[in-house]
Amino acid sequence: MNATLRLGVLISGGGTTFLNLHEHIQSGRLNAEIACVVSSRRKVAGVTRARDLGYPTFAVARSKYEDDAGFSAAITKILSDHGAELAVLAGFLKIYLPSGPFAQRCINIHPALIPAFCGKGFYGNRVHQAVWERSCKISGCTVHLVNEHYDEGPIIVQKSCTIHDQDSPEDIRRKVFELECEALPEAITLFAEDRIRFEAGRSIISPRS
Ligand SMILES: Nc1nc2c(c(=O)[nH]1)N[C@@H](CN(C=O)c1ccc(C(=O)N[C@@H](CCC(=O)O)C(=O)O)cc1)CN2
Ligand SMILES: NCC(=O)N[C@@H]1O[C@H](COP(=O)([O-])[O-])[C@@H](O)[C@H]1O
Repeated sequence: MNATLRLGVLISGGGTTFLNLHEHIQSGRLNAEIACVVSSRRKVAGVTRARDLGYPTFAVARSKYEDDAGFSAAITKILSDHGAELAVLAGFLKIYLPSGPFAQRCINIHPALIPAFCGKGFYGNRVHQAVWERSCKISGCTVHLVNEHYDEGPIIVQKSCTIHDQDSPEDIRRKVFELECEALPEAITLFAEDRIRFEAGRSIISPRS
């Protein structure tokens, strides 16, 4: 049995993905605990939800720092001070540069099938709107390791869904979010069970022993 993995969860908005992790942990479907929550915005529903649930919750504004490095260092300190072992970007909308213990232990969930519809400007409903405008027949979500660029780290888990011609961007969002709710706990479990390593920019996943 692996020890419970301590997560540092980074958010910027409603915290729906954070809540999904909380629910997975509470129901025993995910062997992890939330060590702290860090938000890039102070007045968002995610902060209220995290505080109401009793998690140590912090707001760190990008505007208070000169560059991404300073901003990221402030976040890394909070994560380290709370004993986080894996940083999880869960709807986090700023560049975070993982360093120290988080250099290869920071993941992001993106609501599209990377390398499509990703990078700067692609976040939240903008992604689903763009997928709809191209009349894509499939979409999905991607969990990847975080490197210094938006959405470019090695892919860890992807899940896809069919899009029907009558689906609206909101329908796509709903379908993709359902996939996200499974994909992120799955990826976290790979870290918790020590079944993932990174080599030459690729992820290598070993089967459950
Ligand atoms: N170093 C990394 N940082 C972040 C990554 C990453 O892969 N490497 N992923 C993003 C999450 N992301 C999508 O998954 C994403 C988030 C936001 C943006 C974006 O264009 N942001 C806007 C600012 C929006 C705002 O503050 O309201 C911008 O940069 O102008 C793109 C992709 C998290 N960080
Ligand atoms: N590019 C990153 C991105 O678009 N992330 C999206 O934000 C959602 C959570 O937002 P919320 O915390 O506002 O509910 C995540 O589930 C993901 O789809």
